[in-house]
Amino acid sequence: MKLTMIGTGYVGLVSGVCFAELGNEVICVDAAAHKIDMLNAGEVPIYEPGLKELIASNRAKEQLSFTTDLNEAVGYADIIFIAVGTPSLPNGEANLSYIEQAAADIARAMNGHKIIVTKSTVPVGTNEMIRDLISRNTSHSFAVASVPEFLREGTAVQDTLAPDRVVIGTEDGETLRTLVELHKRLTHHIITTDIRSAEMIKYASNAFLATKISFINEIANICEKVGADVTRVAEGMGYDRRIGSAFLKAGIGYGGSCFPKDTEALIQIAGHVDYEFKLLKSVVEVNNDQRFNVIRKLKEALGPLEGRNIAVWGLAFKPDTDDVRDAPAMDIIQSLLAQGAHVRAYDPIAQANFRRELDHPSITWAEDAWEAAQDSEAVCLLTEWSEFRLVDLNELAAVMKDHVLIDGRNVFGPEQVLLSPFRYYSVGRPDLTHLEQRIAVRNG
Ligand SMILES: NC(=O)c1ccc[n+]([C@@H]2O[C@H](COP(=O)([O-])OP(=O)(O)OC[C@H]3O[C@@H](n4cnc5c(N)ncnc54)[C@H](O)[C@@H]3O)[C@@H](O)[C@H]2O)c1
Ligand SMILES: O=c1ccn([C@@H]2O[C@H](COP(=O)(O)OP(=O)(O)O[C@H]3O[C@H](CO)[C@@H](O)[C@H](O)[C@H]3O)[C@@H](O)[C@H]2O)c(=O)[nH]1
Repeated sequence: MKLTMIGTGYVGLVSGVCFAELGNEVICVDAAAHKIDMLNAGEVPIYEPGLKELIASNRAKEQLSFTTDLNEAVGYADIIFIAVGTPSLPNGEANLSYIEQAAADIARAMNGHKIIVTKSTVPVGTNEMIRDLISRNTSHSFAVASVPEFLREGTAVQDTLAPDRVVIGTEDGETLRTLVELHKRLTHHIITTDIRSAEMIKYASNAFLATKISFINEIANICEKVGADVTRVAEGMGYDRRIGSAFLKAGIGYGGSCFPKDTEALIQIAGHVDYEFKLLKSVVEVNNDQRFNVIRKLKEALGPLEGRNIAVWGLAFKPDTDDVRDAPAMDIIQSLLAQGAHVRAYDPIAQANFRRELDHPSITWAEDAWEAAQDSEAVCLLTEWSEFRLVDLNELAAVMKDHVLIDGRNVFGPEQVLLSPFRYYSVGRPDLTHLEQRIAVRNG
């Protein structure tokens, strides 16, 4: 099939490339000329494992091309996907201005019947708004559909080529048949529904996953006080198939471009119909506080942070991405700076993006994890990049001035910590800070 993807961000680029990989002919269009220039030069504007190779092979097969010319792109295809951003407005609602712009642009460029599919995460009712907006601006026939995207950054290619399910919301029978045909090679789990339910499935899924994370983080906070180990608790819970083991990793809370904005947006969607989503409000509140446990633990270990050298390992909101949108590291580093600490920051991939968002004379940007740790009094591990797991803690201690390790992602095990000189703080696990407890753990 001939497809157009509007927006070449994390969703549009990955989806467009994967549809090309399946044998479709795809044009990706973006308003940002620098992104299209990069793509046409064989470079990739985002870091996503496996993507660069797929782009190269599909461009070579002439299945995939990139343009800023929306007229050309819309004229070319029968199916137009909208994959532009829907960031938060200051009040938490989704900002639909990019969606409106894309819809208006599509309407003006239409040259015949089109299927217009929204992949962006949009509040319930948005596809109806898109339909109204387009019908006011074109005389051509068209149908709309909501096909929300569930990929995760860092595993976006595999999530797109082998999704758990595809949700197709449309009220038009012919459109449904075409979209099922397009997606049927990806999964047997194709859920067909009305548009409003499809829009809601996306928000409900993200809100539920966010709830799991805040839930386990609160269990972790209690574990710390009662001397239980949240990793064992999560394991024991996860074997119950009704609960499942996924998304029960305690840590410093969720970040990224989706959970924070989509939970806030769903609270607003509910509010607009006079419903107070109390549970989700608490999920957000718990999450907003969880990241500051890093600061509390640092202060417990070091006292006032003024003048201290603190290494921060990991700036991306999760490993295997360069995305720093709503990364917990942003709030944590700002708090460290506000308290007069010197920050030595390192991330293997996301450092340049982070630095563009937050730079400060008291931040030293390190070339590697060791340079960040050099002469520091504490290391705070905020993103579980695999290279951090390989660090020998005794070698790490040797380059540091003092030996505090705040492990925000439970990367290190007691056996590594016990044989090191670190005062070690993790999330929801027994305190290994004091010697008596260390000996007790070591003895069994
Ligand atoms: N990032 C994810 O992991 C993810 C996963 C599932 C769903 N989503 C949802 O998908 C949508 C896109 O997210 P993203 O992370 O890919 O966003 P993004 O910010 O990375 O990319 C959006 C792109 O759209 C382009 N754009 C905006 N308006 C345009 C227009 N009128 N014409 C052409 N291009 C235009 C921008 O220049 C940008 O390159 C959002 O609604 C998001 O909530 C994101
Ligand atoms: O057990 C867990 C799992 C995740 N996280 C954190 O949760 C955030 C989000 O992680 P993840 O869901 O893996 O990444 P995203 O790329 O944000 O993907 C989410 O958001 C996307 C955008 O809507 C959806 O498409 C995906 O299905 C949904 O998983 C990150 O900060 C993780 O560190 C935890 O703290 N504990």
